[in-house]
Amino acid sequence: MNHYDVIIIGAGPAGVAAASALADHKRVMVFERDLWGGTCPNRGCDPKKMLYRAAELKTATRDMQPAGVRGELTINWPELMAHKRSYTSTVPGGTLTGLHAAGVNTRHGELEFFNRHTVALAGDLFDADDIIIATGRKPAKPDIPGAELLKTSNEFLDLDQLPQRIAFIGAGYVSVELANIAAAAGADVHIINRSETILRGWDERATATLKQAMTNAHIHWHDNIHLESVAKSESGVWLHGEDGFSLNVNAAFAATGRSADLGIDLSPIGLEMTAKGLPVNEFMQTKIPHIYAIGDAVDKTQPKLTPVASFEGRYVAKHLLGMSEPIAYPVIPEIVFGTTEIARVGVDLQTAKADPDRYQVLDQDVSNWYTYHRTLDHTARVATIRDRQTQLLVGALVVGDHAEELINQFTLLIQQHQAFDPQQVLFAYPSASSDLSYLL
Ligand SMILES: Cc1cc2nc3c(=O)[nH]c(=O)nc-3n(C[C@H](O)[C@H](O)[C@H](O)COP(=O)(O)OP(=O)(O)OC[C@H]3O[C@@H](n4cnc5c(N)ncnc54)[C@H](O)[C@@H]3O)c2cc1C
Ligand SMILES: NC(=O)c1ccc[n+]([C@@H]2O[C@H](COP(=O)([O-])OP(=O)(O)OC[C@H]3O[C@@H](n4cnc5c(N)ncnc54)[C@H](O)[C@@H]3O)[C@@H](O)[C@H]2O)c1
Repeated sequence: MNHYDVIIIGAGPAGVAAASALADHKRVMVFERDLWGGTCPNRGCDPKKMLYRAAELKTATRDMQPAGVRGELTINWPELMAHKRSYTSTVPGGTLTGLHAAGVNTRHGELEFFNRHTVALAGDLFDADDIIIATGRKPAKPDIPGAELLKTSNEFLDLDQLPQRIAFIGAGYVSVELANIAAAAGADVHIINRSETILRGWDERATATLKQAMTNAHIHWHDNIHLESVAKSESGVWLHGEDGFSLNVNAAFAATGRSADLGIDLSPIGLEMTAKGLPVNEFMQTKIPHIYAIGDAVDKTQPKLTPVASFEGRYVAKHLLGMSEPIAYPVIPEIVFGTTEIARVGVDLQTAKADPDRYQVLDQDVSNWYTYHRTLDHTARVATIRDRQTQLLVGALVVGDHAEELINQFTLLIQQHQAFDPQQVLFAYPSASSDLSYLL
């Protein structure tokens, strides 16, 4: 029997953050069954945004045509993929080296629970005082005949060649981000959406702007389509839906959400998952107090994002080292890297508009402002929300170029409860941040 203070299952952003924060104080063992580093740097945020860079240039080039920019920008997929791999190929090794340098022990492979303190891997037993489950989520496929023929974001982000005609099933984050990349790189892209809504829960005007931008980029929408089956075709797959819908594509990708199914039998320890993951209390403990869950594997209301996963990893480390306060999340910014960017943080715009006594909303079409006139971005819009009583910023929504820069500025102001005094701060000019005094 090998004894550790803490066993961590899963080496994604959540597990690695916990391991790094514990390494100096506890004897830690991390188990990973696939790629060290987890989804975000291997098959999620980071590779996606490397491919997105080429798509951004394509959109910018198209936008600037009225300003005399000519010529069709073309993307060589194998070379773009090689660029992506020049980063992702370093991730598993780099993560492992980092863990070892910090003094963390690691094992690779499929483990099983032996009892509430012990896991088994390849015939060896490992026990610990505390266990942290940080197993993330994996792509889910719709429950229809032929679903095994569908690929997922994992395969898309590592395609050697870009198929000519592609379908994405679903209209959430993965679909809108990957469809944009595929269309920019020259594929004929179709989105099969079971409603007319995209990115459910986001501001409808913002998602309508994004949807239009995608249509302008020649992405085809098939709204209100209930897919019934997938079948092999000579050149790829047939997608069949209700009311005689059928579409033949070279490859179809399920982007219908992610499943937190651990792939580990939890019955030996008496834990159960909901459809959204493992329930935890305000200390990230499961119903077995020495077994914690963090990151995407948790059933929670917070968005399942990398900074949230890492925050929870650091929190649990502090809790194990003696801190007794419950977890208190900072405000969580979200961003969609689509054909135009949309980002939000804090109080939701719809909530704010419904409560004018409490919130003051400044919702501006900024597409004719210098910053966006310069780049001919017709989608640009910024809404900020202040608390009427304190006059402090409590929420924001940004559409268009520079959304990632502005949303982080707004996040800082909200988190630090800071009043913004344009008389006292100078921003480099011209820049999106130098518009801040007119946005608040
Ligand atoms: C296409 C895509 C794009 C995304 N883009 C963004 C973005 O732009 N910004 C953002 O913030 N978030 C983004 N995300 C979400 C982000 O990737 C996740 O929120 C984040 O990776 C969660 O971290 P985690 O550590 O909880 O889980 P993961 O990163 O999924 O890591 C879990 C690890 O546990 C391992 N594991 C699972 N089961 C076992 C087991 N039984 N034994 C051992 N190991 C196991 C897995 O192999 C994996 O390595 C994206 C996700 C996807 C799919
Ligand atoms: N920029 C980012 O931060 C980013 C990017 C990508 C992924 N992510 C993370 O990954 C998660 C998963 O993204 P996602 O796009 O796979 O999920 P999602 O929940 O965002 O969207 C799923 C989509 O699939 C549809 N759908 C679900 N089941 C279906 C079915 N059976 N048939 C047809 N359509 C169906 C839904 O209506 C929805 O449109 C996100 O929630 C987020 O946590 C974040």
